[in-house]
Amino acid sequence: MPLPRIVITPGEPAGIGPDICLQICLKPWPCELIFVADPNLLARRATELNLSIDIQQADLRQASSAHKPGTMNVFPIKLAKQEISGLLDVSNAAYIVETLKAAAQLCLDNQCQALVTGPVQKSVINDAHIPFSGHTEFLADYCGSYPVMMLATKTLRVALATTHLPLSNVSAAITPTLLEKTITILNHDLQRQFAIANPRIAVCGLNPHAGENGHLGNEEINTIIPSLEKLRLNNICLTGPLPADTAFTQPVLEKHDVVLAMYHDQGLPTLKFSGFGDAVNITLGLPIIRTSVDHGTALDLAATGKASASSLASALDTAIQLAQRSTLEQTT
Ligand SMILES: NC(=O)c1ccc[n+]([C@@H]2O[C@H](COP(=O)([O-])OP(=O)(O)OC[C@H]3O[C@@H](n4cnc5c(N)ncnc54)[C@H](O)[C@@H]3O)[C@@H](O)[C@H]2O)c1
Ligand SMILES: N[C@H](C(=O)O)[C@H](O)COP(=O)(O)O
Repeated sequence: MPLPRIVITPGEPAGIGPDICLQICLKPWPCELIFVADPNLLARRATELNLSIDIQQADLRQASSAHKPGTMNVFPIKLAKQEISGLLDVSNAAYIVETLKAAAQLCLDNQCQALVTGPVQKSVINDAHIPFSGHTEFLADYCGSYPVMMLATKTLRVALATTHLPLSNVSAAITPTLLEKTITILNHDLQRQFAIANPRIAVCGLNPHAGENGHLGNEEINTIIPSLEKLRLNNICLTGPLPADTAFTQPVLEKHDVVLAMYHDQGLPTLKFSGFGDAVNITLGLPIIRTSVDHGTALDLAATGKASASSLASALDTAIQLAQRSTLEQTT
């Protein structure tokens, strides 16, 4: 099987993305790594961190070869303005978006087999008047598909019905169409990408105690229960709606492959409590493989040498596994 070629975007240039990308280049990997970034930024950060890395221009015409520790292959895109570690600069927002588009395109063109993203600061991109709610939504728009965000540790998977949405908009967003699309993609991609034959999906309610039979909210009775009943007719294995406060207890988790939360902060605090620093963010529903770190830009740690690259390493491990499974599927 050819070695996968994985494209990585370091994300916000003032954050820890460049630091953790440099760190993972020190290790061997069973894939080729291509970084879409400004090579001068990476060279400056390597100097600040006192890391010796040979930064070269990527050559995508050659067959892929295993990553050599201490090297970094870069698909170059120039920053608009030299970064200052730890300090956001709106002038570089368009650069961040350009790196994402170029990296996604390399995957769509089949030149790379998976995309791994470093952290971006959503606010600075919006401050530059570029609407951006997250990589998940951006990549779905770019690829013309519907995304499902799922984060995973070694022991827990949590998917989200709604992603980067103000809390006041969540109830209206939970519609039968949204639940049917989300659950169908979740079921399909857990089968296809994760080789789980019949995924067992625990679905949270929206309200306290899943609405307490309509006494604490009606979204369960009006929308969630009928949607789950309809989806069960397609042989999707669904439990719920479960009260979210006990959906993450051991007896429930051991009977399920994934928990579907209705909104970002219903699902992710538990996931990050269980494994912040080693978890992986995976976008389902895309025509490309995309994984990401579980943390943000940590501006306070940029260029200090204190940023941990463990989540990026987990995201890369997952991307390699998913790319290998996909290649195997295509060749058999
Ligand atoms: N994948 C992504 O692009 C992604 C993910 C989460 C948050 N964000 C964005 O990042 C920005 C900052 O978010 P935040 O402050 O809520 O979260 P954060 O993850 O940047 O920081 C939370 C805390 O964790 C620490 N931390 C984060 N990553 C670390 C690492 N690798 N090693 C050691 N310590 C680490 C930080 O120093 C901070 O104390 C926001 O704009 C947010 O939207 C982006
Ligand atoms: N919701 C993610 C988290 O909390 O880790 C994070 O904001 C990144 O999302 P994107 O991958 O869509 O940028």
